[in-house]
Order: sequence, then structure tokens, then C-alpha cells
Amino acid sequence: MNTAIVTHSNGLKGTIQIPGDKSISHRAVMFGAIAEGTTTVEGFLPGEDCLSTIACFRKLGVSIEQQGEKVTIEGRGWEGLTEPREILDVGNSGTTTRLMLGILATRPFHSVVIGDDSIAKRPMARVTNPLREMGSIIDGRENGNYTPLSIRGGQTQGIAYQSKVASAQVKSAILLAGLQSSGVTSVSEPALSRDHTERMLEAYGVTVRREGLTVSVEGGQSLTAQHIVVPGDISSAAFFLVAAAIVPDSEITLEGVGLNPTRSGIIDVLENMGATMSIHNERLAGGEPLADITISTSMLKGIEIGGDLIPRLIDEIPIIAVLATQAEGKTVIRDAEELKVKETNRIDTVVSELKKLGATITATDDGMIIEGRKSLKGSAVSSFGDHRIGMAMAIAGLITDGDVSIDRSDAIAVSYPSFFEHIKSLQQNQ
Ligand SMILES: O=C(O)C1=C[C@@H](OP(=O)(O)O)[C@@H](O)[C@H](O)C1
Ligand SMILES: C=C(OP(=O)(O)O)C(=O)O
Repeated sequence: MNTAIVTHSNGLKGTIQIPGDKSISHRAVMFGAIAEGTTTVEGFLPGEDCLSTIACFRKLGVSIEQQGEKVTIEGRGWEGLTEPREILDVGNSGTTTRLMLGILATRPFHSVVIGDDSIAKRPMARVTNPLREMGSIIDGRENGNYTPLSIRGGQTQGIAYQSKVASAQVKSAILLAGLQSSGVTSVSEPALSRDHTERMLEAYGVTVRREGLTVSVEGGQSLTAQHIVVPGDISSAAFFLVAAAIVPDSEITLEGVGLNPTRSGIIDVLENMGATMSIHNERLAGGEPLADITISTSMLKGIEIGGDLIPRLIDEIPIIAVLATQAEGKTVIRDAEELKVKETNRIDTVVSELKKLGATITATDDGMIIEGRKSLKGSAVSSFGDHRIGMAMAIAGLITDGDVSIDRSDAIAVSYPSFFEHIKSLQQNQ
């Protein structure tokens, strides 16, 4: 466990290239593993979560070579996956757990899935129940709601599933199982969650039907190997968008930021709060839109955030809370109960750690209320092993009067191994 110390910044200047999108990197590897032929991935995120995905699929018999941001996957189709001799360890990654269960649900062999202490607390019934309904045999702690889980896939039938939560992990797990099930499988969700699975399956040659909030696939479909270019992760970019907006005398450019509309809620929030920001050089990579973003120190005002916007920025709420401490007036975040089942209960961890820095913030049942504009002070805080809490606290440390020390800062490598290097490079350009 290491502790990082962040000191006050006099301004951030310069340009950084945003590392690969975590959601897209996971999918590029998993879909390459079940596709026929050699898939190559460029711009892969070598974060711990995506490395867990590679490790699991190697144990499932797939040959995968990874060097930094380049990955080569030798897919031999669905049949190329073989019964693992060892336990599949997903580490800290919910995406690996849930999407891999969807793939294993139709494979005629037995696997055991475990992860770290955080994964052991995250609800899995949201995928194990529908996958059981489709015909796969799954058991696990508390009747299959928590790891360790065991799964024996086999002959499965398509279902029409109405999900209670707007979750791309639930949607993806069921659709992946549907690809090798009889008949049609459809998933309807209460609000649109990220659609990387739909986009990438299409790129791999699968027919995906989308109608409003329902996505469906027909069974018996195979995937064809591809070359995938991964755009930068907007969830990683969010930390630096907020840093530049709140640190006085800043102006930075973030290159190659993925701007998929199902992920770009943070841009709406910054615009509505009044941030000084411009989006340029818009382009496409692998069916996903991306652009460069320039942002500078901004006068911000508090806003209300809720409804359909929440799934479009769910992972950005910890850093949006930091942003709101520097906005004039009140910011209310509602409809975000899903925060309670992430790497930590992010309502509790954001509120407790920001209070230590002197923020006026109150937890609610489905979000939080932040009163700005507040000067923050240095303090010892913890990431609690949650990468996004660690990074949110580090960015807050750039504006505190006094140092912020962050316990368990090693968690940041889960999604952004070069985070502290990027902070340093923007400081050095002063
Ligand atoms: O599908 C994905 O890649 C993800 C979906 C989201 O989770 P849910 O599906 O639980 O909403 C998000 O919070 C997570 O970081 C990544
Ligand atoms: C919730 C997250 O990821 P996962 O669900 O894959 O652990 C995240 O990255 O914030």
C-alpha cells in the first residue's frame, strides 16, 4: 500500500494524450478472443483491470500477446475457449467479471471466478439470474450473488430481458450469451447505458438490432477478427478537465478523448456549469467518435444532475463532486444509487473524504448535495482501494491550502497507470 502526496499547483499548462478507454479495451480483448482469426489492438489501456481480462482469457486457452498499448489476440472462435485448469481471477474489475460470465454462459465447461475484496462485495445476481434463466448453471456465495462464483455453460435459450438498472455490464453479458443461444435475445434498459458492446460487435461482423432502449441479437452468430483502434478514455480525461477548470492560471489540451454520446455527460456538466472549453479536431476511430479538448480556468456555477444524464457520467461523479466544491451555489446529484455498488460505496467515500478537506457536502439516498464555493484544506485521506476516489482526491490536492496525502494510491493503476506522470508533466510546463 503506498501513500501519494499532492501539493498545491500554481497552474497547469500543456498537452497530454489521454490513455485508452478501459471499457473499449476490455471488449477489444474479449471479442478478439471469441472471434475467428488474429485481432490486433492499438491504443489498448495497460491498466490493471484490462490486464486482468487478458490473464483470464489466457487461462481460457487463448493466445494473447501484449506489449504496452499493442495487443495481438489469436482467436479460434467460440470453440477456441477451453476449460480452465486454474481459477479465473478478475482482480478489481466488475466489467471483466460480468462480461466474461456472459461469454462463459454458453461454453460447455466449468469455470470458477474470483476477484479482490472489493469485487467480493459487488452484486452479481444482476447477471447470474438472467444467465441462469437462459439455461446456464451458476452457483456462488449467497446463491450466486457474490464471488466466488462457479459456472458451467451449455445449451442456452434466448430471452427478452427487462433490466431494472441502466447497466452496460448487464446488457453486454446477456447479449454475449445471446450470440450463442437459440432464438433471439433482447435486453431493454430504463435509460441508455454505454453502447460500446453494440458498436464493437457490429465492427466484428455481428448483426445487432437497436430500437429505443432495446437491443437484440439473433443466436448462432460468430465474430470475425478485426484491427481495433481504442480512443482515449473520457473517464480518465474527466480528472484533467476538472483540474484545469479549478486550478487558477491553467490552460491544457487533452488529445484523443473518446466522445461517445453515451459517455459524454461530463462535457454537458462542464458546459452547464459555465466552463471555458473548446472541442476540436473531431474524428472517428473504430466506430467511436473522438476529439481534442482545450479547457482553461473557469468561473463555475452549481447545477442539478440527475435522470438520464446519470448513466452518461456515472464513473465521473467523484470528480464532479470535487468540481462542485468550486462552483458558486448548490450542486445536487440525484438518481445515482448505482454509486453504492461500484469499487466502493462512492456516495460514502466521496462524502467522507471531501469533508476531511473542508467541503460542505451531504450524502443523500441517491446522490449528494455540495455547497460551493469553498476553499479546501490539506488533510490525510484514503482511496479505500478505489481508483476513482484516489484520483479525485489527488486533483482536489492541487487546490488545497496544504498537502493532501492519499493512502492506497496504488489503486489508481487500475484505470490510469500514467496519472501522476501526467500531473507532473502539466506542472512542469509552468
Ligand atoms: O460496461 C462497462 O465497461 C462499464 C459499465 C459501467 O458499469 P455498470 O454496467 O455497472 O453501470 C461503468 O460504471 C463501468 O466502469 C464500466
Ligand atoms: C466501476 C468501474 O469499473 P468496473 O465496474 O469495471 O470495476 C469504474 O471503472 O469506475
